[in-house]
Amino acid sequence: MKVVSRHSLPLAFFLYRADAWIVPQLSKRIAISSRFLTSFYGSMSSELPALTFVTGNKKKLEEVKHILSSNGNKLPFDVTNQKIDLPELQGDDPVEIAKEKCKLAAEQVQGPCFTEDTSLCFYALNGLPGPYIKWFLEKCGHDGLNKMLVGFNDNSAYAQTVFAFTIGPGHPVEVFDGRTEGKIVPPRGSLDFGWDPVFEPLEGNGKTYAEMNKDEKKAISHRSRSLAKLSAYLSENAESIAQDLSTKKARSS
Ligand SMILES: O=P(O)(O)OP(=O)(O)OP(=O)(O)OC[C@H]1O[C@@H](n2cnc3c(O)ncnc32)[C@H](O)[C@@H]1O
Ligand SMILES: [Mg+2]
Repeated sequence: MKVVSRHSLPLAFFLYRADAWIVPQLSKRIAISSRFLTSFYGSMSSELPALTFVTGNKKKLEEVKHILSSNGNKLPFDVTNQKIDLPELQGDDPVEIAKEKCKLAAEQVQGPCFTEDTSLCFYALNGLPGPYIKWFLEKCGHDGLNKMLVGFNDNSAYAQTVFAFTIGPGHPVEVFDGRTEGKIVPPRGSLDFGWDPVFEPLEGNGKTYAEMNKDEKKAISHRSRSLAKLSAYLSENAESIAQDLSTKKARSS
């Protein structure tokens, strides 16, 4: 015997109506979203808005390209590069320095851009050289960096990169901090990039950055960690950023 519950008829009617309502609503949403993406991203496959990475340092650029070329780090925008030696700002707050650097870069490129500022901070020296590392390295070299810690029992340090992003001059700047803990050691490995030979990360199995290959450094580096946060921000906010850029473009034309 077939049992038909007293709810079956209303339920069937509800499902029929729901189907009639939900399907058109869903297709309407899909149409809106694809119209949105097409209008802001052009043909989806090309014409993504381009962001400019501004740096005067070719080794940084190499690492950023390498990090962005790996699968998990794809950005929803094209990235171009401009080699501009921005003035080295002073101050002991890496976040403020990174923000100011990005504002200066935006003035130069007159468009959406990102920059990064990198510090090497010694715990025994309350964070110095920090953002001044470029000058300490240039004037004192790898041995000098080690000698600065003679007399202290503590050679621990951290490497820090702060990426900063803005959609253009006069717009807010977002910052993203990435750090790697380690210690300062006598130089070992390739002399290719800055203070890499004297920084031995805690997660590096006893190698200095300079003794690692590109992938080993990428897996634990201050730069990768900061860039991962920038990538996540850009992915989460892709639609609104594209919309702001489009509005800005329309206003200026
Ligand atoms: O144009 P920008 O991007 O400012 O490039 P820069 O070389 O001036 O870079 P910073 O102002 O951030 O100064 C950081 C210093 O630390 C060095 N450096 C940056 N990242 C490094 C890394 O991952 N390993 C070793 N040295 C690094 C770099 O060569 C500089 O001497
Ligand atoms: Mg600099």
